[in-house]
Amino acid sequence: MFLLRGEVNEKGHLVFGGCDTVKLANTFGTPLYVMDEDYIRDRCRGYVRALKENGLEGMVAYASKAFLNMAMVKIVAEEGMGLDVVSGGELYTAYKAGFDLAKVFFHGNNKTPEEIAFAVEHGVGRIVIDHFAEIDMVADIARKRGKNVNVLIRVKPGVDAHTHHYIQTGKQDSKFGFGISDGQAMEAAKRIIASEHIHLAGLHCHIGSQIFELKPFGLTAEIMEDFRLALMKETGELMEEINFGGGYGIHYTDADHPLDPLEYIKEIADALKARCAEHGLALPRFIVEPGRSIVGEAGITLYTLGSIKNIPGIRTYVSVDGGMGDNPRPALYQAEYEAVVANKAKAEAVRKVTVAGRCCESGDMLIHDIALPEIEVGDILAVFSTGAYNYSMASNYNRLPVPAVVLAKDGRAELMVRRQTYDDLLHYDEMPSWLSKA
Ligand SMILES: Cc1ncc(COP(=O)(O)O)c(C=O)c1O
Ligand SMILES: N[C@@H](CCCC[NH3+])C(=O)O
Repeated sequence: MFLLRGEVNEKGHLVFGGCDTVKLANTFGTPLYVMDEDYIRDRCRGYVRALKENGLEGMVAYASKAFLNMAMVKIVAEEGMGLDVVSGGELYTAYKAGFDLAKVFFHGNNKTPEEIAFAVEHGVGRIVIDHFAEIDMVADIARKRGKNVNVLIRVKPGVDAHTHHYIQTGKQDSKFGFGISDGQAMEAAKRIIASEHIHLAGLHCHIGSQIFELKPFGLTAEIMEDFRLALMKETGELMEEINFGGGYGIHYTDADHPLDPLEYIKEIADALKARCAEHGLALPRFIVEPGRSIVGEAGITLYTLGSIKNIPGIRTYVSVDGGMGDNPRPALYQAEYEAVVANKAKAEAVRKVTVAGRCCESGDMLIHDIALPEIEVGDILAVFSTGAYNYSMASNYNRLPVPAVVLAKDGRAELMVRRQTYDDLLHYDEMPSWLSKA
């Protein structure tokens, strides 16, 4: 039987983060995201250790787009890590949670002047410059405030990472960053170096997400170091740091074979060290930004099974009380998941069914053809590896409230995000005056 993470207790219930998941469903309701704190901390420590074991000076910055809320910021801070943010909203969450903003990397291919002003005002550690107009925008905002800002340039290394087309980001034809091959990265660097109030501290790249192969990472390290050398020769400036982004794959189904963080970091570090030695240059500060691989397998989603519809000779659809609203990944990327019936976690699988979401979309399918035991209305389905890009990508489509998120640790579970209510949905609605007349 497939059992990704967690154990089964004497009642035959799936246990996750030390908690009986059926009890969690009864206490907090479904759909419910459950995050395992120990797993998150373990992964954070794995990356921090990987840098240390490879003799690298630098930082692990958690990519907050994968999963963020105030409690998550607290965990990242306690683990001594930095934070990658990509919007004013993520930045504001970090700020309100009291995170040291000097450890924040602010990304985005179209940051607004307001977001940049907030970042400059509050001393964000690195703004990652993504396009030419942003250079003047940041310099101008910094000048007006009498501040100096450290920036990185986002570079497209031109590496083809074998992952879903929508989540490849390092190729020449990408909306993110400046190309090396077309000379734009060099041009951007020169403009930044010539600008006042902004200091070019280094380079950034990110080649995509859910990548299993080591080779693209090593190749990227070589390309980035070669560019660092070229930049030094052309401008006389030696970049102090390289941020290699994230992208390390995780286990969704048995078709996925993720590697240990140590292996990814070692691949990048070895390639970088060899190139630096060839160039006779000191190692730059080394930054990575894992997101999915820190929280992905730390999360499960619990659903209650409702409608069971058998179409004779074709298939059985089993509908859950959530779907693409809380997990848009199958609809967006044809992502695949594994699941168990949490209240029958020891039962033998008897037939294949298709798990459908409850949204008014034929494409709202969570899992195709999964083998489940005898099921009935009211059973609890636990879908694995939903910790990354599920809660953070949730929507209110069909006016479905976003589920609660609980944090589980040593058999205790408490809310880290409360469930939205119908009144929350109405909270932003306004009535134009001509409609509100009696
Ligand atoms: C700039 C940057 N850094 C880090 C990440 C995190 O990637 P992942 O969640 O695959 O580790 C992303 C997302 O793909 C990103 O765009
Ligand atoms: N949201 C995507 C990954 C995008 C990563 C951000 N650049 C996913 O769920 O796989």
